[in-house]
Amino acid sequence: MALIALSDIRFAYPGHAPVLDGVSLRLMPGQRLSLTGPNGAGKSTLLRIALGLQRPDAGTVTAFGTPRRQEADFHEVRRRIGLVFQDPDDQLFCPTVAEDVAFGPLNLGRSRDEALAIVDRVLGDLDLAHLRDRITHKLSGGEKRLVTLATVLAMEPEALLLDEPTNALDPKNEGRLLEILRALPQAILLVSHSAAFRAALAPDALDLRDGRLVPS
Ligand SMILES: Nc1ncnc2c1ncn2[C@@H]1O[C@H](COP(=O)(O)OP(=O)(O)OP(=O)(O)O)[C@@H](O)[C@H]1O
Repeated sequence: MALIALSDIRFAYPGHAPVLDGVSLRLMPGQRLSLTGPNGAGKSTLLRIALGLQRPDAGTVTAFGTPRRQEADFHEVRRRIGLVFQDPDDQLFCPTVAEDVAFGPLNLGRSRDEALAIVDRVLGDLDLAHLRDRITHKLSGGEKRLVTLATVLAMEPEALLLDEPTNALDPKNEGRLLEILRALPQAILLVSHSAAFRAALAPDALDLRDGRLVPS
């Protein structure tokens, strides 16, 4: 069963030509899939629609076998599928790194102690323990990107949607991120302009062109 399936999705921002004009896509457990396409092609829009952060004009989003239409339908989807946004500032909103990483688990009903144990484990796994008590908005761009991934992994999602995860990372951290992501069991849908990163993490790719997906 697909973790997430988009079927004949159509979407236009009001007053603009369609961004998505009949897009269908399935992400299976354990699958690694890249999404390519020029700037403005609609890749981020597609990820947001998959998690119900925007509603399509037509077409169906099905997650874990159930069609999702209303906001309430997507709560479970966003709990089970993690999206790393293109801009970390859309995702980090707590005063400190530890609070940002604990936010998801606390929201899922974990106790304070359980959430703090998850914070330490996830930050340790990502080699970010030194950032634990830092003020989030004072982190560098690359540090923010890695902390954003930590906030998503803390939710123990079944799939990851990654929107330009290497943005702002130096070559060493890009290599480390690649190692970390390759070792994860989760399905990954990767949006990246880096051909090398795509080839190493998710060589199967679909190209978004003129509102449609074609094998690349
Ligand atoms: N809120 C909005 N209102 C109007 N147009 C928007 C809005 N958000 C995005 N767009 C436009 O929709 C198109 C698709 O944007 P989107 O961010 O999905 O593209 P993308 O493929 O992710 O691009 P990039 O590779 O540059 O990140 C672009 O032309 C963008 O300017």
